[in-house]
Amino acid sequence: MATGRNHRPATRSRGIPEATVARLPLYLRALTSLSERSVPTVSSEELAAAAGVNSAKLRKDFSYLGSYGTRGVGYDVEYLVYQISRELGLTQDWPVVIVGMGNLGAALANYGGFASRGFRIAALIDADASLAGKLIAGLPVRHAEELEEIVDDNQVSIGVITTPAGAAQEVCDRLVGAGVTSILNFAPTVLTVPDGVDVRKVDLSIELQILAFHEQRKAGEEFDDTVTAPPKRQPTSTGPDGDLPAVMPA
Ligand SMILES: NC(=O)c1ccc[n+]([C@@H]2O[C@H](COP(=O)([O-])OP(=O)(O)OC[C@H]3O[C@@H](n4cnc5c(N)ncnc54)[C@H](O)[C@@H]3O)[C@@H](O)[C@H]2O)c1
Repeated sequence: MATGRNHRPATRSRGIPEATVARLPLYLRALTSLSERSVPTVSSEELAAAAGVNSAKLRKDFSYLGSYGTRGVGYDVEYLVYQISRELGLTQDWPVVIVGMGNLGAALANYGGFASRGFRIAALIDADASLAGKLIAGLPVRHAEELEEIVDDNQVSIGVITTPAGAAQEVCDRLVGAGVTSILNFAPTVLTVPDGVDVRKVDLSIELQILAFHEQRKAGEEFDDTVTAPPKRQPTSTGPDGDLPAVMPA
């Protein structure tokens, strides 16, 4: 199987909007589940419901892929799985390194879902010499001194950072210097990278804060239902959009 190093997915060159790219994994997950149940075709409405997306948006997204389905029949599940996988670059092997083998790094290494989606964990790396050689998910932890050599030997283009925030930029610089062009950052810090390097940040606490915001609004709506007068706006607690707080609590 070809490795993904030095390969750019077709999505950019063909101008598929980022929002559509972000929904492709949702469609793929729903389609994979249908495929596992040997469902041959699916309507846009069924697939949209399974992916948690509006069906008009789904049809528009698929039109970027050149996939229009057949009226009265729907979309061919296997073909769409192939088409979306190809678009996302998942028909290739993507060697990945995880740097920082503490609680989170070990949990990610033990997650079986990466390999089945084409992400092969090439190495687990940590700066703590006492961890060197320890087996995690069947792989020996390698010392951080070897980072550049590991990236080069394995043609790694994707690096996952699960170090403390204070070490993340230095780890990022070394990964990029060694040839990594995509970083998935779990450390709570903003990374600076040169042009041509993509960074995605995962922060569960931000997701929780957004949920807390919606919970707060739901509670507010319940309260408003109990009063007869129309709810008054509170200009001091709202932002420029009127109904959103100006500042999210940190
Ligand atoms: N994004 C999220 O939702 C989320 C959730 C949990 C934790 N985190 C973050 O993930 C990171 C890891 O959390 P954890 O609980 O696994 O921490 P941890 O302390 O258990 O593990 C961190 C590991 O990084 C290693 N390390 C430190 N400096 C290094 C370097 N320069 N090179 C290589 N390895 C190095 C340490 O030796 C340690 O093994 C933290 O930054 C934490 O804030 C993020």
